[in-house]
This record gives sequence, C-alpha cells and structure tokens, in this order.
Amino acid sequence: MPSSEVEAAWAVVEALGQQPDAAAIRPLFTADPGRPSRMTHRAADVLLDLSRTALGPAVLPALFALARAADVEGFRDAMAGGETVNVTEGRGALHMTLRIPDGAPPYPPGHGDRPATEASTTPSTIAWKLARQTRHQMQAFTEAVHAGAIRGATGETFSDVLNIGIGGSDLGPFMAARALWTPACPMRAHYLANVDAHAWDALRPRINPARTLVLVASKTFTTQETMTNAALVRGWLAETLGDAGAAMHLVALSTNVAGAAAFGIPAERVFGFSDTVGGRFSLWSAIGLSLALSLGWPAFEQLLAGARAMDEHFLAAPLEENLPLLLALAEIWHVNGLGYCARAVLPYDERLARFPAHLQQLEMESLGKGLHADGTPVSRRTGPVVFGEPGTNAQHSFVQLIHQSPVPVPVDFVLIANPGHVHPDSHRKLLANGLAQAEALLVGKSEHTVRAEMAAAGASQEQIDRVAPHRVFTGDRPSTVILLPRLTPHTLGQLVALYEHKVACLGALWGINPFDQWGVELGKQLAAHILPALESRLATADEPATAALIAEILDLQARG
Ligand SMILES: O=P(O)(O)OC[C@H]1O[C@](O)(CO)[C@@H](O)[C@@H]1O
Repeated sequence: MPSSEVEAAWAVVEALGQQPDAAAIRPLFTADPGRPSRMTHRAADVLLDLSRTALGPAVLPALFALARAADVEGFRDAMAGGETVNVTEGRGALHMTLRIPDGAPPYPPGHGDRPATEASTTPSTIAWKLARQTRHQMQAFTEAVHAGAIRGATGETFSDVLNIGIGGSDLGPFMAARALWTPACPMRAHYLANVDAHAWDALRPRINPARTLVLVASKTFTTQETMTNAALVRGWLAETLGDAGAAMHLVALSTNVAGAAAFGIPAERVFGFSDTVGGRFSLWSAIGLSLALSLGWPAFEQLLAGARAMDEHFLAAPLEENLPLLLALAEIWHVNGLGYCARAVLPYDERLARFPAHLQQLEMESLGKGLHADGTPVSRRTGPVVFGEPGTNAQHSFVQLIHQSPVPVPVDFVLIANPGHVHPDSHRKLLANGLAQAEALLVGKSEHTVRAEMAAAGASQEQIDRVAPHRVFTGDRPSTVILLPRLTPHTLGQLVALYEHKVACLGALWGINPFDQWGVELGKQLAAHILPALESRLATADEPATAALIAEILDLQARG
C-alpha cells in the first residue's frame, strides 16, 4: 500500500488532472516559445520529444515529486543490485546483467561499488556469471555454425534457423529479426509460436529439414504451445533425417535443462539463462540465439551494447533528464491525471512492424495488475491498453479514432531519420506523414477553418452546415516522438531497453510488481481441463456455457 507521503504526491497529480485546462497543450507552446527544445531529451542516440503532451510547468514538478516519493531511484537501484524486486516469485529482475560486456564489473556503472567478485554468490553475481558463460557458448556455437564446423545430419551447412517459442520466447527475437535482417545476413530466421498448426503448415514448405537448425525456446520448457510445436517439428525432421539425425538439428534455450533432456536435447545443446530474467525481458539472453545466428554475432553484440548504453543512462541520469522515467511520467499523467486508458505505438518504419507487439507483452503483461506488490488492491488505474501498427498503414485504419473519438489516445511515434534503403522520396513521404500526424493531433482544425475551406471549395451553405462539424479536429491530443538517427542493432537495443526501464519505473510509481504475470495462469489451467472434453465425448466440461459450445464444436466436427 502506498505510504502517506506517496498518497500525498498522488493527490497533487490527480488534483492537477481535474483542472479545466489540464489537457490543453497548445497554450503551453504559446506560453513558452522554447518548449520544443526544453521538452526534448537525449540519451545515447535516442531523442525523446515530449513537447506535444500536456506536461506543463505545474504538472512536471508534481510528477517528479511523485517519482521521489515513490522512490523510483531506489527501486531502480534495487533491481540493478539483484534485490528481490519480483516479490511474488521471490527473485530479482536481472536482465541488465545480460548486457554487461566481458571485463566490466558485475554491477552496472554506479553500482560497482558493491563488493562483488568472481567468487561472490549474490544472485546478481550468479546471474552475471551465467550470462557471460552463456554468451561465450552462444558466440562459439554461432561462429561454428557459420563456419560450417557444426552441420546438419546430412553433412550440409545450416541455412535457416527456426525458433519455436511463444510470448517472450518469440516476440522479442521475432521483432528484432524483422527489424534488422537483410538478405546479406548469414542465415534466414523463422518463428513458430502459435499452437494453431496452420502456422506450421504455412512455414514447412519454405524450409528444408536438412539445412534447418531448430531452437526450442522456452524458459520453463513446459509451455503447451511450444512443446506441441517442438514435437511436430521434431517429427518432421525425423521423417527425413531419422531420430538420431533430428537430434543433430535441435537446440534448447531454457532455464530447464532437465526438461530439455527429457525432450531429447543433451545438456551441451542447451543454452541456459537465469530465472531472474523474465520472459518479456529475455531477448538479450540465450533466447536471442536466433538473432545471433541469423544476423551474425557482431550484430547481436551491438544489440546488447545498445541496451547497455540505455542502462548506463537509466542508472546515472538525474530524474529530470532520465528518458525511461520521463516516458513513465507521461504515462502517469495520461492514465491517472487525464483518465486516458489506451496508448498507440506507431513506428514509421516497416522494419519495426513487430515492435508494437513486443511492447504489448512487455507493458501489458508487466503493468496489467490490480494489486500492489504488498497484496493490497490498487486504488487507481494501472497499465493502459497498448496497441499499434506501422505508419502510414495505421493512418488508413484505426487512426480515425485517435483523431476524433471522445477519449484521446496518446501516441508514441517512432521515427528513423535515415532509411536502410536508397529511395529518399519514399522516405521523405513516410516522415512527412509521421510528422503530420503528430501535428494534426496537436493543432487540430477549428470549425471556422473547416467552414472557410468548404466555402472556398464551392460547397453550398446546406452542405457546410451539415458536414462541417464532422470535419473538426479538436487538437490538444497528446503524442510523444522518439527519433533515432538510423535503425541498427545498437539503436534498436537502446530503444527496447528504454521501454523496459519505463516499465520498471511505472512498477515503482504504481507500487505494483512489474515482473510477475499470474493473470495468464487460469486460462492455461482451464485449457488443460477442457482438452479431454474436446478429445472424447466421455469427458465433459464443468462450466455449462463451455460445455454447450463444446457440444456444438463436436457436432460440427462430426459433420466434417
Ligand atoms: O518461455 P516460456 O516458459 O515457454 O513462456 C512463454 C511465455 O509464457 C508466459 O509465461 C505467459 O503465458 C510469458 O510470460 C512467457 O514469455
């Protein structure tokens, strides 16, 4: 439960949110011509422009006071130092240790003062050593595969890597491969997540079993979807290569070595990671092996280095300049100050097509909580709905709602200054559209202007009176712009780590545990319970609505 000091800080923020002009943005520009630069912050290669939000001179100090009262810095340092910040699972959240390069001390900068040595047995030192050891194992394996020293059962080299995993064991690597892969990369990467075998049927004709390396990516090695797909794919390998041959194509990425062994993957083909690395934060761990294989080891190292650059910023920058915290405070203002309950993520870059999906898991699985970390119920809204698509496609689908629905939906625009292609005209048009959307949300269009435009275009007075109100844009709709110079492994690492740390800050601000996900368990349990009723009419589901639908499904299946 928040302390009285934290509640007092919340009360100030919430009272500001009730002011009549709380959502107004344009007057902030009028009052402060220096706002664009004052509200633009930088870390490593990331530029964060918060000027098009209603974060004004009264609101910002109140939000920083809340961050201080909630001790966001203390939570951050406890996380970096390996303390048990994931209280319901009794462990730390040590994804940052995965980004510590060889030769650097086990604690990130600013935290190296602790007496950690190779011999230490603190959770963070153990995680750090495992991260380093696995990274070396991944590098050696990747380079051996690329050199042809590790080959498939027929003696052919591997050309394709198939990652079988779901949630955090799929979304991060899939997103990064989609962002960074080019035909010049050493191997092709494929991702199989859904237990819906249509996905496997669609993928299978595109890959050759003799040249495909299969990674079974599962932290727990018990996830139903992944284990089902892994069995299907192992069977497909064995059809061509035999059982012993199939085994030469299988690798496990997991904390569960015994589970992998039971599946037939020997310990030397298991790439482990610490259970202090949550699934949605695991892209940097062994779960990223598909990236190392498909993009090349140097690119994977650059991805880690980019994330590390953001870690260093997060750990050292003062609150007022700390990008992850600033993003988190903007969210607090939108959700708790102004009552907005969704946020859109619009990357203006096709390569980032899976970035919104990655953020959906990262943010909604972390922040969709109804209890404080101490088990008391929350008394205010927590994580918003996060959704998105690349621009400009989004403009032609759901952006209408963002412009004119009664409840604003804040937007994160992600823009990339320099494209990875040689078609400058296309890129200028892409950027023009992204900037135009941010501007349209901010400035809107008054009815007076609409009427004048319609009259100039020759519309009748009747048409103007009837249609003009529908063509009005209120403006003052918030957006945040993140600008990267170009999309590289290093800048993508920075971008993803920025949002990871934003999530940690929001966990501290809302007083919730951002590192567990108990809400996913009930559906899993019930699916296991319902499965027998779909297998045989002898079993029935307990719940009448489910039982009725199962009867309908079985009838339809009987009819073919
Ligand atoms: O890596 P695993 O253990 O297969 O889990 C996959 C995903 O399932 C979840 O536990 C949710 O069901 C995620 O948190 C996790 O990323």
